[in-house]
Amino acid sequence: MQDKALALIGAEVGEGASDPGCKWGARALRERGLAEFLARPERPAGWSSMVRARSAQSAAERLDAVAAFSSRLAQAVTRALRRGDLPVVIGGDHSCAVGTWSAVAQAHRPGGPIGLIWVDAHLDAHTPATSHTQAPHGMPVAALLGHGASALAGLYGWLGKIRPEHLVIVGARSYEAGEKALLERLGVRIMYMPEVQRRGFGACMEEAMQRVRRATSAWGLSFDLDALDPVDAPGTGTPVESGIGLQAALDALRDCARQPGCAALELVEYNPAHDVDGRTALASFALLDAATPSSTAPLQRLVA
Ligand SMILES: NC(=[NH2+])NCCC[C@H](N)C(=O)O
Ligand SMILES: [Mn+2]
Repeated sequence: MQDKALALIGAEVGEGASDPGCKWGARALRERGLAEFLARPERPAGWSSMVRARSAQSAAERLDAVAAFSSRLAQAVTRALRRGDLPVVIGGDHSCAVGTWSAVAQAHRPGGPIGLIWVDAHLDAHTPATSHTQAPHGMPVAALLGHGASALAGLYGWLGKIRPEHLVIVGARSYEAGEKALLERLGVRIMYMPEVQRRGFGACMEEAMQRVRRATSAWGLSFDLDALDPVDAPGTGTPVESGIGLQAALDALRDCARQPGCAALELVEYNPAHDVDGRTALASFALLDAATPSSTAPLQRLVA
């Protein structure tokens, strides 16, 4: 099997977050050599685009900036999909998920709906009516489900890029009542952190993979680094105690991009200003490396 080339796409957006430092997350990982680290002779990896949001101040401006950014990011993702590459979107704050998954849903629409695994400490399912912060990175899940700000939810002129039964959220441990109520009303499967601790992240991810592949044409993974324990990934703007251990995440993500139907990956919320000894950058490298193996085994690579 020929592996798809990895099209790294930098989502330079921090306007969606209360702390905008993650705007420079993709650039920092690029400068550290992420593409070179992931590239294999038989499976190229390279930066195909860097998309930058315009800066914004007030809540209304920030929502506008994120909406304009989303459609430009969606175009970059669409180009990668058309080339037959695997888009790997590197955030940036989590509002970039609106652009990424709207593009994937639009591209796969003729074949059927897409599934999405959302690994995150948060639910990110606010609408402007329920959000206490008005931060757009707390809203992408609602937008993808077709709720809330129409500037985000209505990309490509249709609502409901992800159906509730095709979405699984894993690792949630910090959320507000309004977003939880929306997801529960819609029947979204949420694996809160106590369940992840009880069953193990690996078992949870296996169930999540099965769910997102059921009756869908493709599926993807959106991984927020704040899902990890802050000890392993301190470099995020909204860290939450008692998260997923890095080793467990690496084990569970191994080979994930080679599972049938995997359409795109996304890794978000790396905030270099908060990193400690490059620990979160290293975690990002390791997670992406685990998730995107090439078909050639390491040993074969050595003797080749
Ligand atoms: N993608 C994230 N880190 N989201 C954090 C959201 C935090 C909080 N629930 C809010 O809406 O402001
Ligand atoms: Mn998030």
